[in-house]
Amino acid sequence: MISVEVALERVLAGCRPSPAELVALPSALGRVVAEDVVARVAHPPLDVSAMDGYAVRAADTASIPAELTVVGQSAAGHPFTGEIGSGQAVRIFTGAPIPLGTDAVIMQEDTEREGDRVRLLESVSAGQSVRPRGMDFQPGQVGLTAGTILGPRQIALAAAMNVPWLPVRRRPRVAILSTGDEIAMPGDPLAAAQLPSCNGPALAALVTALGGEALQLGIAGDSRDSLSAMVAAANGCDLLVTSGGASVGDYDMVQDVLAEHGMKLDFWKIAMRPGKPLMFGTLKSVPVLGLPGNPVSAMVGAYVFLVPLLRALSGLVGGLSEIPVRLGRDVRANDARQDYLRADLTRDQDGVVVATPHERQDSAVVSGLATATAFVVRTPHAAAAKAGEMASALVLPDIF
Ligand SMILES: Nc1nc2c(c(=O)[nH]1)N[C@H]1C(S)=C(S)[C@@H](COP(=O)(O)OP(=O)(O)OC[C@H]3O[C@@H](n4cnc5c(N)ncnc54)[C@H](O)[C@@H]3O)O[C@H]1N2
Ligand code: MOO
Repeated sequence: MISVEVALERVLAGCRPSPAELVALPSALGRVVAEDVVARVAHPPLDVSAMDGYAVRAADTASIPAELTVVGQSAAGHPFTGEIGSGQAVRIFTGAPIPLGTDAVIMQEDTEREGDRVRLLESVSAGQSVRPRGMDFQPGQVGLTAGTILGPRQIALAAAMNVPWLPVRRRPRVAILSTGDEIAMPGDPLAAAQLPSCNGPALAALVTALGGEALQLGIAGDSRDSLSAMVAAANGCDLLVTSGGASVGDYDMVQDVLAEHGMKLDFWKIAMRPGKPLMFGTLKSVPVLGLPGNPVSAMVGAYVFLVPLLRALSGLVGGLSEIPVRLGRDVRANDARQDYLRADLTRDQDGVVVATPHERQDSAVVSGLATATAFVVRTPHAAAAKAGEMASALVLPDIF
């Protein structure tokens, strides 16, 4: 059995980011920038006012109170077209271009207006309340770098740069295959020994949350023909994820059938719990992640391997973040497998994050999986630890 660390290295070794595609800004949310994006305009486009007030020559305000003649107005989108001389001012509004001849703006509250005269109660220095052209960015300047995840704030910047289409990584297309005669689609009529598939929907949701396009191929029965037909349907995907049929039982034939289709096996079985019978291979250059059937094992395998794999396909590096935590209960000495204990995160009085592992860690307990907010990670052969001691935990976000 290989370690989680080595397994992860091997899973990511051959992974290349998906090709780039252009998407319109409204569709860019959550996508990953594929190449640096440069500004097409300056921001602001001209020297503009940061205040409602009067555009003046700072030199005219050296001794106050001073009185100037208002010779016109500059509003946002409607600049003053003349040039002003000494002793003159222009009524100006926020965002309006600074008139030629002026170099500062005095805010309205520091003035008194009477007809075409304005009395200045404060002096201003050159450049005061003026936003110079290109203060934010200049044309040609890189605004968004490759690898940036596009949220509302980054979309604001793209729009300000006058870039309506963005080069982003194509969404990784992930085919998901559940297996097992006992598994049915949720909502389908259930025969006596059947149970609904939770792995397919959960994996599809995780893929979607990570910006991928999930295709549930369905549920293959425990026969070579059924599995083989469904594996064939995966053609065209960027990644194939299977769940179940990964162990050593008579009906665990996923690996064999994939091999018949030409999959080159990289590894099978990892020193981790849950998730030991996890498999990884490559089918016609498409990575194949074979997760165990137990729902918790499948999801732990997905958080540990599928998350970084999908991120890599999107041009991102790394997986879930691991944080130091204080243990909320005693834990036993560990054996040779790296343990992932479902746990609840809270904070103690000092603000330190506390992770309390659930009492029940059976890999078929889905209810605890749903409420857990972290996996406490216990490295192989870790010594027993008492409540209050420090440990490490993977934080489980649901929306990325
Ligand atoms: N002799 C051994 N037996 C087992 C070993 C072992 O090393 N030697 N490993 C155990 C471990 S660890 C795990 S994990 C499981 C993994 O088994 P499989 O990947 O072959 O999974 P299945 O047998 O198909 O199913 C296991 C369990 O999970 C349920 N299941 C499967 N798919 C789904 C689904 N889509 N949604 C909900 N539940 C699902 C299935 O009904 C079984 O109860 O093997 C151990 N055995
Ligand atoms: O590793 Mo299996 O994943 O115990 O449940």
